[in-house]
Amino acid sequence: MDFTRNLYGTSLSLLTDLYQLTMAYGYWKSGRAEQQAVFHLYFRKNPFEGGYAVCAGLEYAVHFLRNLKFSDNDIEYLTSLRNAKGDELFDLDFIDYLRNLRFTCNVEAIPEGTVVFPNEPLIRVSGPLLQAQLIETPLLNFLNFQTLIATKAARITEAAQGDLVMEFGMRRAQGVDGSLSATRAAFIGGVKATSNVMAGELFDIPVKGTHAHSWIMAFANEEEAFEKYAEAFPHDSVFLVDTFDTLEGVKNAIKVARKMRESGSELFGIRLDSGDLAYLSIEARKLLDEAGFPKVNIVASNDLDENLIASLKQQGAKINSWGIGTQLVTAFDQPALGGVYKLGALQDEKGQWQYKLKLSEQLVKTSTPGVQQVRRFLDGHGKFVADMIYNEAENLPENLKIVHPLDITKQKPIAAGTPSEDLLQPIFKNGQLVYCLPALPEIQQRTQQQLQALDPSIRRFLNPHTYPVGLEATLHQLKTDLILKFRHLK
Ligand SMILES: Nc1ncnc2c1ncn2[C@@H]1O[C@H](COP(=O)(O)OP(=O)(O)OP(=O)(O)O)[C@@H](O)[C@H]1O
Ligand SMILES: O=P(O)(O)OC[C@H]1O[C@H](OP(=O)(O)OP(=O)(O)O)[C@H](O)[C@@H]1O
Ligand SMILES: O=C(O)c1cccnc1
Repeated sequence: MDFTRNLYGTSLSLLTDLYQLTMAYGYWKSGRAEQQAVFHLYFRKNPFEGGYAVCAGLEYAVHFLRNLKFSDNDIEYLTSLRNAKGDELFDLDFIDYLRNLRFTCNVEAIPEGTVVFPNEPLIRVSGPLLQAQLIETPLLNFLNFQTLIATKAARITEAAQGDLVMEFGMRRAQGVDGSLSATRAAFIGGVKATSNVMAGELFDIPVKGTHAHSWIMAFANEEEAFEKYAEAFPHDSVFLVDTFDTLEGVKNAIKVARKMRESGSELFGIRLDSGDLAYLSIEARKLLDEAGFPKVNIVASNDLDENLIASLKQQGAKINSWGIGTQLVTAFDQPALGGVYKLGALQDEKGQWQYKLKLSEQLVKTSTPGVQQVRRFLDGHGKFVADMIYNEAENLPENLKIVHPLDITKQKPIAAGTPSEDLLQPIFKNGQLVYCLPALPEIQQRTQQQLQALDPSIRRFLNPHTYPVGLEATLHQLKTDLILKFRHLK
């Protein structure tokens, strides 16, 4: 389903920074609009001090690009803009150009749910300079946020070791789409259900939940509150037991669970939302087991993240379901992924690629030239061993070698015949969608398979190993030559 259209009406084409439109105007005015260009979207550092990221957000990008067309309303607004002198900001001829603009670029992208690393192009856009530039900001908006949240979710579900993880974050999320797209990305990362009903409807994600403290407070006592909830939901009740005293709450839950059993239903679970979750879950488990309720689930919530879950597991907590809100949907410890979109090449009048590079004092911020593709090498068991960024516009040498992007002394030869796959897949050809969007559960499954192919030393939270990603040696040389040229050293 095209949820962007469903949510925001017919056009998201103004969802961009003004400077994309002023540059577009400038390119149009100077006759450069149609010059062929290649841009790459990539990030420079794994989020959360981790060893990997999980790519997400492509489906939003696809819907956005498919619908890229300035509507009458968009045109009216752009016509109304004024420059500092009070005149129209854009020529009416340019406004007409925008009115008739149709997306004609080629887009290649790494499928959602793929494990990705710094410097790898997640999306490559090639086509008319004006168009390829115009879409920078929305692409970054979709990919940066959803990749960040999918990665956080992957970490949280890894810590939960197969337990059910539910996303409870809407109330603390950054606005409307900050909750909806976070829920989608959390599902990609491994979360199995959400409390967010609109996300359930839009993305077909299972919806689940318990009840709030106010439910207990609305009745004369806790036991009556549990009873009434069980009457309404005899098969799905999860009682929140910590409103007054957690272990007394568990005892009340057991009383009601006994009555439920007499009338033919079973209590589904209890939820702990405060106090020492390790101690309380162990004690609650004992009480439930002794009373003959070994199957009653114990759900925990309260500002949890992957580190707290790992710690609770280590403490022997008897929690088997996790409700995770704030820390997940806001990516609390790192609220943004610093993905960027950089020009890699421009075609000259003869149709030759001119490679482009942005210099920086910091080598990490110096962009990579070329028409980039990512090749992932695998061992005999399908485990990932190294990724190579290479320039698709030039022939590859026979003997492949990857060079660390920031340290030329770190080099890795790739043995001939090493199994490999190229990660960037065709998405649009000349503006036509050629990619079949996978269903969300398929993307979630892909994430799990990808994570299994990654060495645990790269997945661990504390000081993870660095997965080898390098520039193919001739691309590294091209980049070095350009740096030297721009520094007037060559
Ligand atoms: N055994 C534990 N080990 C480490 N952290 C824990 C443990 N139990 C709970 N926590 C975490 O400690 C933090 C503080 O929890 P605590 O219940 O003491 O305070 P609170 O959130 O202010 O309580 P309340 O919700 O009653 O206001 C929460 O993030 C919680 O998840
Ligand atoms: O803690 P999170 O991971 O964000 O999960 C969502 C939280 O939302 C609810 O709390 P509520 O809004 O009632 O606030 P409170 O429990 O902090 O008082 C629920 O009881 C969780 O604690
Ligand atoms: O269903 C729940 O238990 C829930 C939903 C949202 C936030 N906190 C808890």
